[in-house]
Amino acid sequence: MSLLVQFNEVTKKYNDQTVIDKFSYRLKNGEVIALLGPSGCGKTTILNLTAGLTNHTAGEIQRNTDDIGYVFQEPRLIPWKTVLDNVVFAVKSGSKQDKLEKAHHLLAKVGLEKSMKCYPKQLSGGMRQRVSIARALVSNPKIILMDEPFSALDVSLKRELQEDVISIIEEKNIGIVYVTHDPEEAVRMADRIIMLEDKLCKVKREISLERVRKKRDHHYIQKMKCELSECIIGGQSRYVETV
Ligand SMILES: Nc1ncnc2c1ncn2[C@@H]1O[C@H](COP(=O)(O)OP(=O)(O)OP(=O)(O)O)[C@@H](O)[C@H]1O
Repeated sequence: MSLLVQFNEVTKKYNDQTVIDKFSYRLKNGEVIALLGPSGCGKTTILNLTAGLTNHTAGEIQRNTDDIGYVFQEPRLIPWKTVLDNVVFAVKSGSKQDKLEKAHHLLAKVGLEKSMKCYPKQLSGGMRQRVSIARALVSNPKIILMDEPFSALDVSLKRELQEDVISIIEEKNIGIVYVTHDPEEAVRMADRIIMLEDKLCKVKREISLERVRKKRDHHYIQKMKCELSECIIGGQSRYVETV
């Protein structure tokens, strides 16, 4: 597996306020990392630093690709373009026909084949989020950053889309950094979960999960989910490596 991103003791300040203090992590291709932590602890800031959307104040960020897709917390669609055109717009290369085919394929994958001609304002929050996911995936990025991508979806659609995203990840071998507040979602989606303290993005606990077992083993998922929930509630600080 090759290295996509590495943070070495990265610090981020907004004005004089430190929001991230000496945070380190690395992402390889084919790996899904979930960032789990309380509101305001700095998860989105880590994504923005990873994407290069904001500058760090100290430490070192090594980014081996600029080919990055981002699913923002609030979908940022172009209001005057249709759903289809919003996705086509993100395809970087190929003929017009190729671009259309790729966009159709992804929109069908996220269950929006009937809404391709709609404009963003005609969609529900969950539908807009699905367009955003299709748009991030369509350009075949090497890294995808997802900021609570399923928070606006109902439970069954959430589960369906999680499965779709997992199959796309496995097919394309991309690296994903994924922000969520939901322990079960973190367990289902991630190979590695980084749990953060409520301030400064200090790592509270890091867990590696067994991807193969997760596929079939419902008890394993529930066990890991309970462990995570306990850690969130108990506020214990310990490191467990389960692989
Ligand atoms: N552009 C900015 N200017 C000043 N402060 C900011 C800016 N962006 C974020 N912050 C501050 O940085 C801290 C971390 O914010 P961030 O959005 O990264 O947290 P988060 O963990 O993603 O929160 P949530 O789970 O609620 O989305 C917060 O205190 C926030 O107010």
